[in-house]
Amino acid sequence: MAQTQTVNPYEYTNLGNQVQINPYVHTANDMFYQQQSNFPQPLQYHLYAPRGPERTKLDPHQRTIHGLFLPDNLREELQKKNEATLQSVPNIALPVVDVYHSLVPLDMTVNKSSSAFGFPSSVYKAWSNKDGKPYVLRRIEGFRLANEKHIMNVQRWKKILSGSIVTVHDAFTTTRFGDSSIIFVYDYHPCARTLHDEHFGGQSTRHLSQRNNHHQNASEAQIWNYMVQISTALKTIHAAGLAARLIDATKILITGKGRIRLNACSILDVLAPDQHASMLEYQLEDIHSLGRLVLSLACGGTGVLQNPKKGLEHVQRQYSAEFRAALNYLIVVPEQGQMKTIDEFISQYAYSHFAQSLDSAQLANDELESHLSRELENGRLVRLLTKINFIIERPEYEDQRAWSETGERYLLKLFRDYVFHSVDEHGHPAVDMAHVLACINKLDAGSDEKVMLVSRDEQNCFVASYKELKRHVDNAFNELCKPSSLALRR
Ligand SMILES: Nc1ncnc2c1ncn2[C@@H]1O[C@H](COP(=O)(O)OP(=O)(O)OP(=O)(O)O)[C@@H](O)[C@H]1O
Repeated sequence: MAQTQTVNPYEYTNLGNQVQINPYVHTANDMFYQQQSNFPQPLQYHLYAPRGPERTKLDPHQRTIHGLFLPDNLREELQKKNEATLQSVPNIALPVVDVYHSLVPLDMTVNKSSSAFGFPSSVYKAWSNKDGKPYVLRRIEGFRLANEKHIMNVQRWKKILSGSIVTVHDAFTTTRFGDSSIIFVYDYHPCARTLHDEHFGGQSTRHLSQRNNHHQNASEAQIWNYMVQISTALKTIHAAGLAARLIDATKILITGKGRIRLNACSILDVLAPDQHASMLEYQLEDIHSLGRLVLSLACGGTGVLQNPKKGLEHVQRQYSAEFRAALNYLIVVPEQGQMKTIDEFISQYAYSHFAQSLDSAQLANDELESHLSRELENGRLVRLLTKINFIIERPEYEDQRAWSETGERYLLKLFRDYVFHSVDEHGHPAVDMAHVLACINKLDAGSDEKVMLVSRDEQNCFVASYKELKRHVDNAFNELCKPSSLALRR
């Protein structure tokens, strides 16, 4: 049997005369076709050392290295999301459907439940070859579309944009799975968990993206936060003349800390349109479904819906009067001729919690913006370093072998040595991030401060200001970017 050679991409130049692999070569297809053959290497979360004991009472001019980058937990969360987005499953026989390929099942349930839609359903992550982005496909298995008109109901959903709703993109029928299925296409939210898995637990290991079995009962503040977001979603949906028709803990996604979104919208409008009820009745049913969800969350499971009276007694004992009044409004069926609306619920019962939610969203936004502005600084430095690396030690430019070693480019090479290859008085490498950042920032700002650059053989010494060095970088980079004079001559 042929042996598979394991190659470390970082050592590919050491392969001598054997297979030459260049992992950095990109083909035009890479954007659309992720590699299916093997799992990606797990990301090395430890690459940045974790925060050590905090040094308190730093002087105003002192900063720790961690202060220059994203906080560890945010970085790790974003990396996990990237990893989940790129995750693929090798040797899995799933078809290409319409423009979607590289399907990865997100729902690993063996016995598929039909309770939500009346048909078993499966959920896949897939890549679109139209725009190269990941999407979620929800396949309703064994469904035959009786009337083409019904699938048009999705068009109205496509126009709905809300932070509390998973955006609907498309719906189409397919026989690519060997049966007649209908596919609904949604935004993909990496590492999303359902509200059911988070708070009712028990089955969370079913899903690829959810490896822990931890779940916890929701607190009153958390339930208010959910109520605010779901009523915001319902307000948008009802204002568009539609109804959610499915407010269920398994169909609400948690996509970030305290952030939830209504999932699987539009499906029942295609599968079961106009079931002898008016839109107003469906909208009223949305309000009652929200009430049932709140009751289940307050009592820690959907079992309470078998005996709501007992559940309400529990709420009476454990929850505030304000909470009980809101739940009462949602759950109690109005008398004949009376109507309830989500707007009325918001203005009469949830108003103060909307203000609170808005405030905490603003605070979270401020925090993210400050992290973003810090990363912007880092992005600026990376761009400058990239430019420098395009220039220094370039083996050849326009037939000139020594281009990068002569003139002002030579100074840039010495500057690179000064920034990265300094040694201390014992000859040990000076690995000092603060020195690197200070130098690159001064270069970017073009400061008048001067720096002494010494040749590697220590025979020559140059003094240049950061301002001059910055000009050298710009000149050399512009030279690289100009249309090739060789090409013009040919
Ligand atoms: N839009 C989405 N983005 C990211 N992940 C999603 C999305 N929709 C669903 N998922 C993932 O797929 C999993 C399965 O979703 P599904 O709606 O089938 O939930 P379920 O709990 O399995 O419900 P059911 O019991 O009806 O099958 C979810 O737990 C979630 O991790």
